[in-house]
Amino acid sequence: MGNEELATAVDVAGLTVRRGPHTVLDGLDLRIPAGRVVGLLGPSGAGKTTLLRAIVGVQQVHGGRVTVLGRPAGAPELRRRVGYVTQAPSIYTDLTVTENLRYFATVLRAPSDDVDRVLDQVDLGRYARTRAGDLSGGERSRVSLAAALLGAPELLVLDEPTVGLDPVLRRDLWDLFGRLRDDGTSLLVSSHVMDEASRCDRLLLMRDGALVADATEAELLARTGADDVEHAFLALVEEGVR
Ligand SMILES: Nc1ncnc2c1ncn2[C@@H]1O[C@H](COP(=O)(O)OP(=O)(O)OP(=O)(O)O)[C@@H](O)[C@H]1O
Repeated sequence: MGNEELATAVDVAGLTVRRGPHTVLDGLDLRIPAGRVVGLLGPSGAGKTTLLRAIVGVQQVHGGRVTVLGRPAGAPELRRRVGYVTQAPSIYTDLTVTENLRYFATVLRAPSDDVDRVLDQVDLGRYARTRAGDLSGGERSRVSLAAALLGAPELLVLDEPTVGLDPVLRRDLWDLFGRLRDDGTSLLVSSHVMDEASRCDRLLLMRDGALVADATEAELLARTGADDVEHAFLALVEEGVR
């Protein structure tokens, strides 16, 4: 799938981020095409969350530029155009699922009938009146995802959305990401599970705060001669240290 002809959702140039004593990202450059599911893959500690935080504008940065949908990351007008789901579900456990979503819809000034639409999208309709605190971890993350879908943002930034989900729910979620992409949404999805690569249109492989590859799965496999992305990643890392 070509990259060049697509509009740009996110442009990162020379991004440097320090967290505590560590320089987590050191002059990172990358471009995320619009209208695609882009997987941000890399081992724990690679800097995925830090990059996502910089893209949604909640990370203090020490150098470089992050442009999102043509605006500087964090610009107030991006609040409704970008949906972000953190690793830990950020919902009110003492409210029902519907109450949570109504609250977030009000904050985002999303239409009130959006609550039913997003509940349906994440297949949580039957839990509409359940207190969020009584849901399983996977169900809570889907409520967080539903909240991010309110107002139909143009870009969805999802930090490890499939962690802790059973294989059926993981498949359903990836199917949903595909449908959102088909409707024109841009998605950036992080994961440390390399086998999720096959569900992405493009892959950004990260290690130690640097980009190891920016390619499609097919390009990666062809370039390295590996059978799967995990082995392709290892081959690229070894190539880099040689
Ligand atoms: N609040 C913080 N203060 C200092 N260092 C931090 C902080 N948060 C993260 N780091 C460091 O930044 C580096 C990158 O962390 P980050 O969370 O971005 O990685 P990640 O790829 O998202 O990992 P994971 O998959 O485990 O979430 C790690 O070395 C981590 O120890």
